[in-house]
Amino acid sequence: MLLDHINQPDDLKKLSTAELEQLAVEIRQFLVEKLSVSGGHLSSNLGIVELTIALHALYDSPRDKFIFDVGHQAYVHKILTGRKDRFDSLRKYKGMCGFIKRAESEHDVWEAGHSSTSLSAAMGMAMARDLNGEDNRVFAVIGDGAMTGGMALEAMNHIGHEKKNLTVILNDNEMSIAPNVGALHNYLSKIRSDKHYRKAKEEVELLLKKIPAIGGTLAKTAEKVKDSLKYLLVSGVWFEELGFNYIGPIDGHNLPLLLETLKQSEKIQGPVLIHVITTKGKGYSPAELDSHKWHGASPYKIESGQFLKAVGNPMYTNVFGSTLIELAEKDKRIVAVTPAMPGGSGLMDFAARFPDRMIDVGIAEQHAATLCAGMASEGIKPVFAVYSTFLQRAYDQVVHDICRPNLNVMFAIDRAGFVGPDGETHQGVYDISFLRSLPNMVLMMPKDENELRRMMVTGIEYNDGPIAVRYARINGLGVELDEHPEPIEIGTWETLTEGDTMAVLAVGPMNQVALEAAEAIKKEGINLRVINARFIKPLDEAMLLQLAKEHMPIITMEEGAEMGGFGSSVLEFYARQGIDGMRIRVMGVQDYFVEHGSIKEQRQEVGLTAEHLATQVKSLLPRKRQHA
Ligand SMILES: Cc1ncc(C[n+]2csc(CCOP(=O)(O)OP(=O)(O)O)c2C)c(N)n1
Ligand SMILES: CC(=O)[C@@H](O)[C@H](O)COP(=O)(O)O
Ligand SMILES: [Mg+2]
Repeated sequence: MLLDHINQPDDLKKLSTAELEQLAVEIRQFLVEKLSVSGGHLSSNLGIVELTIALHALYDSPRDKFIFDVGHQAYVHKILTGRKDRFDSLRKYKGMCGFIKRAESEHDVWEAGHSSTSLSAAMGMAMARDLNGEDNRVFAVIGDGAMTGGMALEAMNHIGHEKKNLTVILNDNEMSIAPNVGALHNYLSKIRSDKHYRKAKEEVELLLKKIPAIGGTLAKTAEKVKDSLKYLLVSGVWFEELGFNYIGPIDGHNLPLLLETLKQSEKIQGPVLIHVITTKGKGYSPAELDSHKWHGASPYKIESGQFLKAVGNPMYTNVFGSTLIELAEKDKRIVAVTPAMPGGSGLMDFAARFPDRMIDVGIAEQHAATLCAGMASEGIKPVFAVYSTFLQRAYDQVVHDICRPNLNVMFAIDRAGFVGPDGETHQGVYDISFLRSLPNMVLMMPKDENELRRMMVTGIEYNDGPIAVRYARINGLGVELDEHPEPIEIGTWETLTEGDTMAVLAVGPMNQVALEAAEAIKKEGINLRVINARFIKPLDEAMLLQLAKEHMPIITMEEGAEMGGFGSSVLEFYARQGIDGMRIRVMGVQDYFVEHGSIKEQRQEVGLTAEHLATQVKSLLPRKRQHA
């Protein structure tokens, strides 16, 4: 196998084009086999095999910079840069990261996980190169989905203006995670699909060349004719108008053509955009047939394409989706908005039931947030369905367009807490900190999936401004679901066990952990009062004052950053009240980025476990009792 002899990119330079094509076959086979065991972002990587080989065969990484947007499609890059032997640990605890990771390799020059950052990074590296007097090449590989992200368009605007030498390779497979959406997508489809459109380009350019060079006003008219004809017929003109030299569309699986096109592009001064057409899932028919399902693949049987365990969204996501349908049947104000995650956010059934009330804006969280604000200002009840980590992209819009004007936007924040294999770029552990400090914001988290339903009713009925319910990327407890869930009074917590030794204020799934600990240490005569702190904001101040009155030691538990989190708000409350002498411990995620692994391993690593809680409890006991 040729792949056995590929340990560094230079090994590619010894291969003929035919051998490179054979290598592509072997890499596809490798990916399908390895990911059948590990799972991972299969379809995106199958679509970018030839492109990644071409880049490493022609250029000198890491001197020449390859920047992969999102980075979920960089497995081929990892195979070619000496990491093929690490794929058994892909996305595993302390194993190889599923995204680009600088600490893993000198060839990983730009880390991501969130989309649409590659063009800005590429421009930064190109400007640095010129300032440093270097002459290396810079390539940004960006998908058609990521190209719909606002940052990408901001960067295009700048790149096209500065005219720096860099190459953008638009990997167009018509898919985001779900089918791509938007006007840019439609434009790319037109370029991609209209044979006449593309054939005309050669004829137009031939014709334009035949117009004799003439002087005077006729020359100016001829130029205008050339430009308007070009505008009408030449593909990629939008990119050209933005200052790019557009090349394409070309077949992104045709290795000789890719090599030739890249070589030709080297002669062009200024920014180049090469538009390659690929198939997401290429080479593995189940993934080609349904690249949405195979975007984030679970382990599977290669022959049948059957996943080894039932796939689908976590239970909380499904309960969110089904409950929203119930509520929308009765409340016509309800509209769901998703930034390119209809599947992951559990909105596919909602979209089927209410096609006009499920809005996928593409990878555009900032636009999604202010779109919701605009709708809410006119009496709609928008439900912004967004992963915690991706909500970070829209922070100013949440502050400036929603909270300040106090608009009735409901946030359904999925993947709140640890997310497992996606790791540090995707952990949903900062939204408590960045939302609770916002005036007018109400923030809640359910202890189980039935309480999620109650919180959704609460959120829809609440009309006094923004309200957010956050829920985890886990399956719930399998509790019975109320057929007619009742709303919850804003700012009220729930006492789950009547202990008198110490109180544990637990957020969301931490209630289950606290109950486990309470059960375990009861036999030692320690009675924990487990309180479901289901409103992160506003706090249940009456409950906090009562605990102070009882001189009850308190431990707070949240699967979120300790810095500025729920526990901090409890400390602040007592300080603001001038109540001293409270004995309080905060348990959350310490001040560092928690890497990939399972959610269980991530909780273990930061100490969000029943065992560690029990230890914390004992450390807070009065000394005489600590050794009893
Ligand atoms: C800011 C942000 N929003 C959403 C996502 C989730 N996400 C990951 S990959 C992806 C689709 C990317 O599509 P594309 O760029 O076309 O890459 P492909 O998988 O098709 O190769 C999305 C929406 C993300 N990573 N970052
Ligand atoms: C790469 C990316 O950002 C998405 O594919 C993300 O991994 C989806 O996460 P879930 O698997 O939790 O839907
Ligand atoms: Mg795509």
